[in-house]
Amino acid sequence: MTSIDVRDLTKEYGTRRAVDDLTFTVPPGRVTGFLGPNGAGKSTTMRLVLGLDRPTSGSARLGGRPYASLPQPLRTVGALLDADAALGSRTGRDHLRVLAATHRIPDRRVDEVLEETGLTPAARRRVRTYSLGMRQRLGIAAALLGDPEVLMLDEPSNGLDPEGIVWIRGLLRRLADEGRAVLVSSHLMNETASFADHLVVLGRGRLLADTPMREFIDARVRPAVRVRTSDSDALENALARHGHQAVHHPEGHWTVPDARVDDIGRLASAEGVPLLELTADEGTLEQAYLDLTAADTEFTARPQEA
Ligand SMILES: Nc1ncnc2c1ncn2[C@@H]1O[C@H](COP(=O)(O)OP(=O)(O)OP(=O)(O)O)[C@@H](O)[C@H]1O
Repeated sequence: MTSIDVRDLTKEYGTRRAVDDLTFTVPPGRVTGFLGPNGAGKSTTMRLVLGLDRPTSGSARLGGRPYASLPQPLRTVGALLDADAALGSRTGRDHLRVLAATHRIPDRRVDEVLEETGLTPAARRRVRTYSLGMRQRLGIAAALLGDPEVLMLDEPSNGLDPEGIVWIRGLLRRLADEGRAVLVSSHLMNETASFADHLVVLGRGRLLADTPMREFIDARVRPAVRVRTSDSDALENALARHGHQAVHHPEGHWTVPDARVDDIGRLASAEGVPLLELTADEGTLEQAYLDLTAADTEFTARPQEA
């Protein structure tokens, strides 16, 4: 199976280093989320992998080969970089047929990917009449056309309706389960958390993290337990007796840092504290991501003056 291999990759535009000595691998069989603040270098990296730009130094390879030397590129890698890549005057179907013909892909794939992306009813309409979400689906259809072993999608959820977001989640999962290498950039943390197995995070062109998603969160966000009770004094006293410093929130609930649900549940039961809610507060990808990238965000908004 084919992976994406980025080695010591650097790209400079004039004096600006868009990608700075980047090394990572996107292996088959999992969805890798590609994260980073605006301008971190995600799109530039994808363009370098696709041979749309030349690296200043280093390499980006697909199954060991640079894109330019792939015998049948669309059969190796399918990419969505820009939802507006299709000519507005063509129908969605014709756009895909031209692409199939120029890459020696059988015509039947056109109907298959139209079906897969839910575009069959709109296939004979001109692309200029498509909504953003439909153009996005057409871009995904084009990426799938060659039945490629590697998928690289830049913000695929952009413009999709809720049903489309659920669909893309399932699609990404299936593509990885079929053994393909899938790299997906996104700014939507909840979305990424719902489909990614692994994360590659950039900041100002440099690699900030390359880790399984759960490890990424657990290393940065302390686990806590969220509790609600009808007897705050009893809860606070019981927790304090067992060495826990709980934090009370104005909404009425408490959080117990560095604690496990089982322990707090047993403790409350033993001490006779009535509980209305007891849940694990595991930390979100958004919390972990903001913690990591805080220092690396070029365009951070200044806090508002009171
Ligand atoms: N063709 C170009 N010429 C000059 N500078 C460029 C060019 N393409 C990208 N850059 C610069 O390279 C840096 C990385 O941009 P890139 O688009 O790769 O970031 P990104 O992580 O994809 O950002 P976003 O999340 O906003 O899409 C930015 O500073 C950008 O201005």
